[in-house]
Amino acid sequence: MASLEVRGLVAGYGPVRALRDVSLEVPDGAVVAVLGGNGAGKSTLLRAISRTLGFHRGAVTGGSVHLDGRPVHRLSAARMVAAGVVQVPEGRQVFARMTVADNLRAGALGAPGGRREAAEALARVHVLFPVLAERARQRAGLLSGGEQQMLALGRALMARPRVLLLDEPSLGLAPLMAARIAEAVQEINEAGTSVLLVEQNAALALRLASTAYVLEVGEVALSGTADSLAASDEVRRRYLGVVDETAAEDAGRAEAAHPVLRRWSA
Ligand SMILES: Nc1ncnc2c1ncn2[C@@H]1O[C@H](COP(=O)(O)OP(=O)(O)OP(=O)(O)O)[C@@H](O)[C@H]1O
Repeated sequence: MASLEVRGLVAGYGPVRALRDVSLEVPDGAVVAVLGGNGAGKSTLLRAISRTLGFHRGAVTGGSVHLDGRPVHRLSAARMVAAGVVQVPEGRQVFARMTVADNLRAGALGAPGGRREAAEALARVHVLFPVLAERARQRAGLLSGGEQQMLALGRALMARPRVLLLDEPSLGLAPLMAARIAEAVQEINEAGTSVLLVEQNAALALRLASTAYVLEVGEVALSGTADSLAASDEVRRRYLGVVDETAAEDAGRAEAAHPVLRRWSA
């Protein structure tokens, strides 16, 4: 396991400033969640950490990232993987024309260790996701969305990460499949990998994480333990879809007193 420390990260795309001054910590062995709406900067944050922002025509212009106290913010993307920080990008992005087995093999490229370590990693991936062993010779593009997410996770695990960066692993999945993926993330963490999890599904993220940060327009607006954030009115209203009871009562009273209001919702 490893700890990751992000300090004062500033990043953007040309004139677009996507991260303003973001600091966060992933303690050794923790699952840390980053919540936020569309465009808040969540994917940019992971890309900035994994050093892949350049592939999206973006750049980090300030701040630092330390892995176990060692500065890693000047490494190349490939060296970041070798150092143990591996990202699963949003939208899975498996190699659709390649077989499941070849996708997994590709994940081991650039990882430390030799054949024996890769074989052990593959065995672990197959225990975690037996379907990837059953479908080893099938083209990845033929897998269901949930299975592709398993493959994307499995491919990242082939690099034997110490810190896993997950970008919206539940996106577009049916609730049962999202729950299965969440379970897998928990198992991966329990087996010794720290996790930084970006999610729009705040309920799922707060169940998995010990601490969480809320990003708003490129800045950390709130942070705390997952329990305290799950209990906060603002998070409940904005990210957990819980209706503010007082506001709902007020609306009900207003509707009764001014029936014309009802026409708007008719
Ligand atoms: N490749 C890009 N080129 C230019 N601007 C970009 C690019 N990617 C993201 N942005 C902009 O940077 C800001 C942050 O986007 P980012 O994708 O990091 O947000 P997000 O929180 O991950 O959102 P979502 O949940 O919608 O993926 C937004 O204003 C977005 O429009």
